[in-house]
Amino acid sequence: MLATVFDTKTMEFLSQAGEPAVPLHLLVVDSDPAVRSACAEIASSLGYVVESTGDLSNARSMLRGHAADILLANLPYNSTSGLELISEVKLLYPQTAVIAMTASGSVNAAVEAMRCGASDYLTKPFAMDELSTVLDRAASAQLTDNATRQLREQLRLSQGLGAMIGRSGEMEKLYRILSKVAQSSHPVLILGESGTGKELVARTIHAYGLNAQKPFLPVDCGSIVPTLIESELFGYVKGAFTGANRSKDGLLVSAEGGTVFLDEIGELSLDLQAKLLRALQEREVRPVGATHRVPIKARIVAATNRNLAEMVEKGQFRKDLFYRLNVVNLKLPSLRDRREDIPLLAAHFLDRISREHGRKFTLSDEALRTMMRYDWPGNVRELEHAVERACTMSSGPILHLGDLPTQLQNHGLESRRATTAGDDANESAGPQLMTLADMEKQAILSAIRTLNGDKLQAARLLGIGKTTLYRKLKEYGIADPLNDE
Ligand SMILES: Nc1ncnc2c1ncn2[C@@H]1O[C@H](COP(=O)(O)OP(=O)(O)OP(=O)(O)O)[C@@H](O)[C@H]1O
Repeated sequence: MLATVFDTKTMEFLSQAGEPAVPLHLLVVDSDPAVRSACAEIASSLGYVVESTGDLSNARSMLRGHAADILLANLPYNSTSGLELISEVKLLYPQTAVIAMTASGSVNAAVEAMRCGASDYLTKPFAMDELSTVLDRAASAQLTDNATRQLREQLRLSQGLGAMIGRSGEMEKLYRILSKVAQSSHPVLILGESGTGKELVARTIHAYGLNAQKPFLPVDCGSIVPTLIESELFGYVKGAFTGANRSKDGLLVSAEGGTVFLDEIGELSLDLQAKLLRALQEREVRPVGATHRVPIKARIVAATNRNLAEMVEKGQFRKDLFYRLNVVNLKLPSLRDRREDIPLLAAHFLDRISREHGRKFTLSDEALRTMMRYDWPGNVRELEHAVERACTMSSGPILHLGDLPTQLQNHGLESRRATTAGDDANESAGPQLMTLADMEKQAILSAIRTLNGDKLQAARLLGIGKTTLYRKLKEYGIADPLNDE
């Protein structure tokens, strides 16, 4: 039934936005029973859930009971009561779309109605298809607004961009550049330490790009022998070398406008660098053993954890290729430079592992504290492995310091010793006891602060429901967790 009410575009938009196809509620307010029932009948036949009334105070209480998606309100001649209703509705229920019905010739009333917040108007008498057109227009706008609101809310609640997790300032900056870069076809150079997520960024650029439905083809230049890389990238013809029983397209050709991801580009030999440069300049390749050239459309995204500029200085990397690849460069922050993302990433990996194991895991305060202080030389990959190991080692749902990899345990034990030494020094001031309630309050405050005020994430991190978190905040009298002493 909806398909008859909404155009295909709206329906597509809705299904993309994941909006359930629910009928919209329409309230018709007109003192003329004939107009009321005609409008109600037409709108019902179009798939709306319709209520109607001739009385304004009745209309108000109906709106209080269930705010309508669309209000079709008559503007009585010589009375401002209709306009007052419109203003009131727009104030109390801003999401309700208002259509005003005016008597023939009263252009001023229509203008006034629009000024009060009506989005459209109908001049009486109107034909059935006029009513259907304005309702359709209001419904489309209404559903688009709902979907946009929903998407905005999803983005607000999301933990990052696509599969990338992190809400730190560094990551937000990266997302902004990344979403712009994705829309172009220039080469991109991704720089960052090992495990910072370079391949994930490359995949995200591809996924948000114009050719997302085309292939994403990764090549690890660091682990494949040069002769193999050449035939992988450029392809070969039958008989080019022993075992080449048939011709094969290289990745730069078979990407067909998709993305070829050159990982560890710093490891590419000088000879191959020259060949890649020519391919990028001329947008064509010569397969191994061939005399002809083949056009390419692939986008190149390259990554390295080496200092390419320094390699250029030392003559280890071609300057011209460096400039060609470096049109846009994305420098990924190391994990120790965005520590505030650690709880979010840990929660994300815990979530995944809990789902895979069918058991729920949570980090103990001490384990999380240690993770926050540790320097993570292997960055996100090391964190992911640490969480995986802890889940395997743990005997219960709570992951303790002892479940973490040795280097983290050592780090944690050092911090513990430092704290104990500090406590010993304070011993003369008498033992400092903390009640369980105090500890719980501190854990809640620290989770919310670590996550920059994101209570939903904090609840997940603490392993409690959102409602429980709100109840506890109330119990402890914490109105503003970011500023509570
Ligand atoms: N921001 C992130 N959010 C979620 N997972 C991430 C993030 N960054 C990295 N990862 C995960 O960490 C692991 C390592 O990421 P990736 O392989 O992309 O790093 P890399 O920088 O390409 O590493 P290397 O230089 O060693 O090839 C992957 O499992 C990836 O999914």
